[in-house]
This record gives sequence, C-alpha cells and structure tokens, in this order.
Amino acid sequence: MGLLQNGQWVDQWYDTDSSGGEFKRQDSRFRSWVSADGSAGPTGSAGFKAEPGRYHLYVSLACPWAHRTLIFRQLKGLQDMIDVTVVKPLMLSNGWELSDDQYGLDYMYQLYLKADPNYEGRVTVPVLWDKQTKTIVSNESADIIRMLNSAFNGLTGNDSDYYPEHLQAKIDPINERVYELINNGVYRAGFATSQEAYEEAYYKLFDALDWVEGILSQQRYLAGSTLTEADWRLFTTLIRFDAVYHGHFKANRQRIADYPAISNYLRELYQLPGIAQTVDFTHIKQHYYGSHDSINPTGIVPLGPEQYFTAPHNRSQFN
Ligand SMILES: N[C@@H](CCC(=O)N[C@@H](CS)C(=O)NCC(=O)O)C(=O)O
Repeated sequence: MGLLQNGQWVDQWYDTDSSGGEFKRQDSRFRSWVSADGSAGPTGSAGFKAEPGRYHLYVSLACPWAHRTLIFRQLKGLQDMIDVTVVKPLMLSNGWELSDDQYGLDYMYQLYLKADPNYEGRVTVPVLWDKQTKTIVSNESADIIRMLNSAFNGLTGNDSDYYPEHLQAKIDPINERVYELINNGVYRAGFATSQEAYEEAYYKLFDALDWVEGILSQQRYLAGSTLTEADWRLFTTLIRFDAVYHGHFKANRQRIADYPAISNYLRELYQLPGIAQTVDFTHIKQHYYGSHDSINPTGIVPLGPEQYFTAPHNRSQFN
C-alpha cells in the first residue's frame, strides 16, 4: 500500500505516528458530479452530463465504500449504462492492481496519473471515470451514490429515490454518525497502532451499534419506514462485520449475528433484488486478511464464519 508523491508511486503504510496511533482517512480529491444536464453539482467543475456508456466505475469488491456504488448501479438499473472494472483482491506494495481493458493499465495509480499527472496522495477506489474527457469525475463514494440516485433518471426511467427531499434532514445526521463511528469506526479500531486509540474506537463503535439496534427495534429502516441511502451506507459495513471486522479488526465485543434487530435487517437488505450479487466474500476475506501485513503477517484467510444471509427475516412486522 502506498501513495503518489511528485508523480511517483511510493510504497508506504498509513502514518499513525503523528496522531497518537490513530488512523485518519484522507479526504477525497476529485469531487465533480455527473448531472442530468451537465451542470455543476455541489462541488467541483461542470460538464459531466449523464449519457449512456460514457462513464466507467473502478471498484474493489472488498471495499465497503466501492460496494455502495455497485449497489446503487443495481438499484437504479444502470448496469447497461455504466460498465465496471473490478480490481484484484489484494492491495500490496503497488496499491490496487487491475487488468484494465480500456487503457491496458496494471495499477490503479496509473489511472490517477492519467487524470492528473500532478496528483498527490492516496489512490483509492471507487473511481467514477469519464471516458470522454479521460478524467476522474469523483473518487468519493458518498457523492457517487447521490449522482447515481438521480442523474440518469431521464435515461433509465427509474426514479426510485434513496435521498428524498423530505427525509434529508433525517438522513444527513444519521449518515454522519454512521460514517464516523461505524463505517470508519471499524477501520479506526483495526488500523490503530496504540492500545488507547483502539479502545476509543472500539467503545464508540459498539455504542453506535447499540444505538442502531435501538432504532431498528422500533422501525424498519434507519430513517423510518422508507429505505434510504442511510441504510445502504450502513449495509456495506454490516455485511463485512462478522467475516472480517470482528476478527481481523478486533471489533469483537459481539457479532452482528448477536444483534436481533440488526441481523434481521441485514438479511432483509441482502435479499432485495440485485443485492446478493454485489457481495463477494472471497474478495472481501482475501483482501483484508491478505493485504494488511502488519495485522495478519501470515496472510492466512480464516475459513469461517458460516453465515446464513438467505435465511428468513422478521422485518415485515413493521409494515
Ligand atoms: N472517502 C472515500 C474512501 C475510499 C477508500 O478509502 N477506499 C479504500 C479501500 S476500502 C482504498 O482504496 N484505500 C487505499 C488507500 O488508502 O491507499 C470514499 O468513500 O470513496
């Protein structure tokens, strides 16, 4: 794992020394938007109009942030409009590796340099790539799912809305809390390099999961009776939890399977049309257990746990 500095790839693990052993995630740098008419979004530059076949997603099936974008591509019926390259499961000294049909690239960092030869920083997935101007529109999953939620509606006729205006004031604070304490919280536990930083992340993570369990014991989804982006953003962390975060990231007060409401909710989401095919436990387990040398030096990938996401759930009690 590494980053780009002065146009060169440098192999380097996260710097946690300067933050007392705490893992800090870098902000995404490409922040433009695809919109229905090509006008600018809330950030970045304009000119990215929703058009069939123009955009390409680079994802890792292991990565929870990239997983969000694959889910929205399914939910919004964009499979024929946006094609996908899946990177290899392991992220080692050259960062993400791929077999790229478009430009014959071997490494993800080459795509970043193609977009911006002066790009400095981490090379992350997902990436939404514009084949027309040969640049990265966005490498921020939270923005990409919002684009997919609405920008292509005129082309697909699919106007299902996972960020409806009347629920935004509810969704935003939930997202913030879930991001900080759960989505990124598992990484803060797993990538901590001091006992103190780990313990702080651990306690906050399980407090937040207890809070989620409380909500989901009263209502079907995080924002009420409507399934929204807040649920999908949580889903990609929950589905990985028992297989990797519980063991590999030491988030082991309890499993998701031990939370009655959350585990039923997780099964409901998993069983919705198109979702199960976005979940790949081979990539997920290989990536985490095989890429983080300092956490799991042998690289041995555990065989368990046995999981039953297709078992019945009880969530219809709420509607
Ligand atoms: N804020 C970004 C985060 C993406 C991210 O951190 N992806 C990880 C994989 S799960 C990555 O590519 N990491 C490479 C690195 O940090 O060098 C988003 O949500 O899109």
